[in-house]
Amino acid sequence: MAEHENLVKSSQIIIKDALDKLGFDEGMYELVKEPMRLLTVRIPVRMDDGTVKTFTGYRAQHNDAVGPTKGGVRFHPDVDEDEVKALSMWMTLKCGIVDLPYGGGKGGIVCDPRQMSIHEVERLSRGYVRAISQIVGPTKDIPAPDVFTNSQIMAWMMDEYSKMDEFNSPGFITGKPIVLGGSQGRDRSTALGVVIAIEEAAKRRGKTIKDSRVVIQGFGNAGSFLAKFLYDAGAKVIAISDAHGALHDPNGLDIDYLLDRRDSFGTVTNLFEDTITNKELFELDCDILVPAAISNQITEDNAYDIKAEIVVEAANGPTTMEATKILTERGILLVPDVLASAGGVTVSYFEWVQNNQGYYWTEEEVNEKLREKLVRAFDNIYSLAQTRNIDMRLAAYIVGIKRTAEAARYRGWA
Ligand SMILES: NC(=O)C1=CN([C@@H]2O[C@H](COP(=O)(O)OP(=O)(O)OC[C@H]3O[C@@H](n4cnc5c(N)ncnc54)[C@H](O)[C@@H]3O)[C@@H](O)[C@H]2O)C=CC1
Ligand SMILES: O=C(O)CCC(=O)C(=O)O
Repeated sequence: MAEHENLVKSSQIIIKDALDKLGFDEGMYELVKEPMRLLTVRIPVRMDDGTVKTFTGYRAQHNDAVGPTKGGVRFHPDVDEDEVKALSMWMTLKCGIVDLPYGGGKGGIVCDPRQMSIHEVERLSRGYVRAISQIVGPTKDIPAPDVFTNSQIMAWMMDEYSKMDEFNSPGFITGKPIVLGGSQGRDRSTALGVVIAIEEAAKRRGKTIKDSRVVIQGFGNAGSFLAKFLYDAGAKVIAISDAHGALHDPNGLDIDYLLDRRDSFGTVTNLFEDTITNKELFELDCDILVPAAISNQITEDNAYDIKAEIVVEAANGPTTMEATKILTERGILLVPDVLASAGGVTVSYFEWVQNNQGYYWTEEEVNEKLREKLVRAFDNIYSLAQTRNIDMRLAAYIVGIKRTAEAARYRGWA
């Protein structure tokens, strides 16, 4: 099986189950089982040494029955067509769960920005926007940051689009720097959403964040802000990791120190000799485990070794379908990605609303609105899982796909 084929296949199985439970027919499943549009582009980039290198990029638009599509752009060597397709399907579910007027989209470029100069990354970012320009735009499909992309890259992409559009178009993309129309709180929003999901999950298990032992895989945008929030709330963050390895201290790591030392790609463990592997990280004795890096990390091979009582997915697709079953049977409360990581797109929506109205909110207003949406979404999904005796992922898919399916039916698409 191609590296990410399982992500699409398992999502299709759960979407089918969710549609059956909602009473939709086979025609609806045929409509939503794949993205409606997938564009593959080849982007020639002049490298600093004068040669031209051609990169492959994708933009998938899952379904725009509800409204324009929305979702991040990932720069990573492992990006492939299946990964982008699955990620766009999950964006539809996230937007449905937190009730945003969007369908799901996602993009990616096969590249390793850690090996490129900043000028090469800028030329690649601008080239990508030119290549996908016909299918994106503030009322069509709105990109945002994801793995190894950040506010600077969003700024270059916005600038390139604005030049082509001949207007200043801040609503083309979200996750921008504040001075270019970015929203207060967007940089921390994915992590804050995960904190809210952890608080709600802990409450259901009679626990609190304070004094909990937490393990986090990934120390980038999602993982590092999350570690900081939890550390400040009195949790013991006993392990964190990046692509090179993991740091573990059963007495709790000094997160402020690690934040000072990490680089812009969320790498810090390379500065230490005493490390463990990402595989060992998942088996550590802890109360709360948060995968916040890449997909396919909790599988049949390690699901029985997980000691945490609560697993909250900040990353997209970190747990396979088989592992979801094992964790649920073992009584572990698993909060799925499409709910736990919806804070980022929620504040991206707030950013787009602020861009459209040209009036900007304070960080307190943004965070309050974010909390309201996520607590409501958690309550809905948790209650559905309890009343129907199903796992949280299936419950989240039922809530997430319902609005797109209803909108598609009204439009006469299925
Ligand atoms: N940035 C956002 O707003 C959102 C991000 N997410 C998801 O959260 C996850 C992390 O994204 P960001 O923090 O934004 O990315 P980032 O690029 O800021 O950080 C990625 C982190 O993952 C680590 N990593 C990369 N490859 C790895 C590997 N093979 N093994 C272990 N660690 C590895 C990196 O070292 C880094 O610490 C992704 O799954 C992303 O899709 C989900 C919702 C929104
Ligand atoms: O902020 C956004 O629009 C999208 C965030 C994203 O890509 C994700 O939730 O996976």
